Amino acid sequence: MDIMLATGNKGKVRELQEMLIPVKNLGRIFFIGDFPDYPEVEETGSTFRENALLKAREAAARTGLISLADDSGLEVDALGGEPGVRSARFAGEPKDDDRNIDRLLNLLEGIGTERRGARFKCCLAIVTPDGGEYVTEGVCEGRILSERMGSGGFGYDPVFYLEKYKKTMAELSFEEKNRISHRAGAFTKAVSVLDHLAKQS
Ligand SMILES: O=c1nc[nH]c2c1ncn2[C@H]1C[C@H](O)[C@@H](COP(=O)(O)OP(=O)(O)OP(=O)(O)O)O1
Ligand SMILES: [Mg+2]
Repeated sequence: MDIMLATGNKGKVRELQEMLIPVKNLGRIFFIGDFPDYPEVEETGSTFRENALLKAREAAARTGLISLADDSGLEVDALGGEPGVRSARFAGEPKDDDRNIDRLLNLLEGIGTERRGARFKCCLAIVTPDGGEYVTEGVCEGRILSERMGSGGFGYDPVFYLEKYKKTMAELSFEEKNRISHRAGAFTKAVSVLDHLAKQS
C-alpha cells in the first residue's frame, strides 16, 4: 500500500517517516514535493481534527492515494489554550518557529512556574480516495520554560519542558521524542487503521 504524507513541515515529515518504518505492507511513501504545484491548504477549521481532515481530503483528492495529514499545536493554560490551532502563525505570516517562540515567551513573562502548564496536541487524519476517514489524537503534557534549551526537534520544542525527563522536547534524542510525543501517541492509534487499509489494498 502506497501512502501520501500530506504535510509541508519537514520536522513532521522526518518524524512520521520514522514512525511508518515498522508498519507492515507499506509500499512507497509520497511527499508534497512529488506533486508539482501542490497547494498550501488553508487551515480554516476551528479544531485540529477539522484541519487535519481538510489537509488529508485535499491530498487524497489530488493524488488518488491513501493520505495522512497532521494538524498539531500547543495549548498554554495561562493563555486560555492559545495558540492552539493558530500555533504555526502565532507571530503572523510567514510562519516562523523562532518568532513564534519569542512571542510566546514575551506573553508569559513574569508568569510563575506553576502557571506555565501546556500541552502539545496532534490530530492525524487518514483519508482514502474512496472517502474513508479516520482520525486519531495524541497529547503530551509539559510546561513552558522562560528560555530555549536544546537544538533537536522543531517548532516550540526548545521551550517545552517535560517534568518526567527533566528535559525539553528539543533536548530529547530523535528516537526518544518519537516514542513519547503527541505525534507518537496519535500515530500509535493510527497503526491499526493502516494495517486494516493495507490488508484491503
Ligand atoms: O512536535 C512538535 N514540536 C514542536 N512544535 C510542534 C510540534 N508539533 C506541532 N508543533 C507546532 C509547530 C507549528 O507551530 C504548529 C503546527 O502547525 P500545523 O499547521 O499543524 O503544521 P505546519 O503548518 O507546520 O505544516 P502542515 O500544516 O503542512 O502539516 O504546532
Ligand atoms: Mg499548517
